[in-house]
Amino acid sequence: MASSDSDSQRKVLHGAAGYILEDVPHFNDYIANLPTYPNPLRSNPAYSVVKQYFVHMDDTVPQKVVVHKDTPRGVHFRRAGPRQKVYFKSDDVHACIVTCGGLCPGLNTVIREIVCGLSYMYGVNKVLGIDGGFRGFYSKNTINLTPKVVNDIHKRGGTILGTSRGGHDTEKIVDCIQDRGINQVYIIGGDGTQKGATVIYEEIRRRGLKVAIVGIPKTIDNDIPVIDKSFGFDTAVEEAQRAINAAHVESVSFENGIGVVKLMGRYSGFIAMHATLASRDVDCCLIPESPFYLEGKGGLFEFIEKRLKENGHMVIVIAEGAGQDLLTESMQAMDQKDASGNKLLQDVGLWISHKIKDHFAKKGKMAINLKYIDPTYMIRAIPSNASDNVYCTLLAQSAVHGAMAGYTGFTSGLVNGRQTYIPFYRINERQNKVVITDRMWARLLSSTNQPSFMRPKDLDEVKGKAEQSSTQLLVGNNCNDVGGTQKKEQPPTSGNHADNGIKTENSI
Ligand SMILES: Nc1ncnc2c1ncn2[C@@H]1O[C@H](COP(=O)(O)OP(=O)(O)O)[C@@H](O)[C@H]1O
Ligand SMILES: O=P(O)(O)OC[C@H]1O[C@](O)(COP(=O)(O)O)[C@@H](O)[C@@H]1O
Ligand SMILES: [Mg+2]
Repeated sequence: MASSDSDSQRKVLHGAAGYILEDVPHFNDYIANLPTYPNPLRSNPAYSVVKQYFVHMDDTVPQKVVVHKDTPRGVHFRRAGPRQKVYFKSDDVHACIVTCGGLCPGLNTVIREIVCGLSYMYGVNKVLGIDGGFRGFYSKNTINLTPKVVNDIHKRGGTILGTSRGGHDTEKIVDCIQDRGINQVYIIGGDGTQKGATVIYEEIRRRGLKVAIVGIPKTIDNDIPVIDKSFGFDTAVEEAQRAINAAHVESVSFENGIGVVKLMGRYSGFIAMHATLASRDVDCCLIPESPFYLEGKGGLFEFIEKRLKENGHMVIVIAEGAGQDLLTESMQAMDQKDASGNKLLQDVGLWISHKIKDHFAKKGKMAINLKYIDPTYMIRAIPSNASDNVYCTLLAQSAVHGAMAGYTGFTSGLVNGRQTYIPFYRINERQNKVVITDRMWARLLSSTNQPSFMRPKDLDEVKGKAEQSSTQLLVGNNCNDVGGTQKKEQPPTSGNHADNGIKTENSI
């Protein structure tokens, strides 16, 4: 993102022993003399018995929990939860909810829990659903959301509100918010959506409106940084097991059987990595962060031949963004984008299946039986599992508490197992990627026993970047570069060897 108003409005507080709080904006930052009210939860029988129910104003959560004896305390985020005082009277709240981007298990649970949280905890009755993503603000009718309407929606996949890509028109969206008298906006979506939420927040602030803009991170790819993981991710990994099992059954039932499974992951291979680690039936996992090649010594074909000779069958899991550089080399480059500006990827699963078949069709090679399974939309269209449902509930309730307490311009997110409020700029600054020099990828390699498929020059490059980035991380830990000069993300270059995902933080 280009430098914006919020860059100069970052709230970074420094404390003793290198403590840093990357705080989120509050109405008080740009509106003077706002009245406050006692939190209605004080007299709620469910909460009044809870000891220390209200979050202390000094409670913060560290971004890094692994520390050394002499390292500074580092970056912290504001702990989420209810505050003693709120900035809205229940009757004055007019909230709305919008879902944007691709589907993800748990969207309906988040919608349900925002509506129920506002109603049951804060006595708020005016909640609107925006139909069909950002463009729904100015081009569609709204839906009245009550606890009754949303009662059992968590049992359904998708989003009852509908979603879309593109259509983000900041002026029109903020005009609509203003015209309708909406004062809390809950925006559920991925990296693109959170950027959209940021510009809405900036325009709201520019107009001096008392409107809370709250993001709830949604991404099946787990590509949002800072947070431990995104909701729906566990459900997706679980569902992917069914496709991997099917590929395994097919492959063991035929001589030299090969099962190829494509999983989602545009720039981040988390689903493929975790589905592989969970399954134990996968012989080879290919992700966008780890370059590979097909022909010659140490290449994929050599490994397939070896595995088939050893075991007589094999399963390959490939993330949709893996090997895109190879595809563009061998196919005519397509530079198409979706309505949000995301690059449209070519079907790597189909491509690799053809390549493997062509290779083994050559004279003197063994005959193979290859089955290609593409469950990508199946794994994101299902309802969330039990643990994701709990996670969605916490995210939604935290978002509601934050908005009621007058915070704005933040994303509700789990950091080291605690609910926090994260400033938008931290969410937007980079994509979360699998770090292939980290232990998790090493665990995967040792579980599948696959080679790293890296040419010596790729390996040197990756190692070099890892060393460089660990130095950068140390600088980041010392926090000399937070609060103003932290590097902005480069445009994604999927499959590019120079973009091996070395600089990320959360690896689940
Ligand atoms: N840089 C941006 N500024 C404003 N709006 C954006 C930006 N990037 C994406 N959006 C909007 O956010 C919405 C969702 O983005 P998209 O990339 O499709 O999905 P996701 O949020 O899941 O990553 C779309 O309506 C898109 O127009
Ligand atoms: O075909 P669609 O609906 O554009 O979705 C495909 C994309 O959506 C995703 O599932 C998730 O992307 P977002 O969360 O950024 O929307 C990607 O893995 C995939 O490339
Ligand atoms: Mg996205």
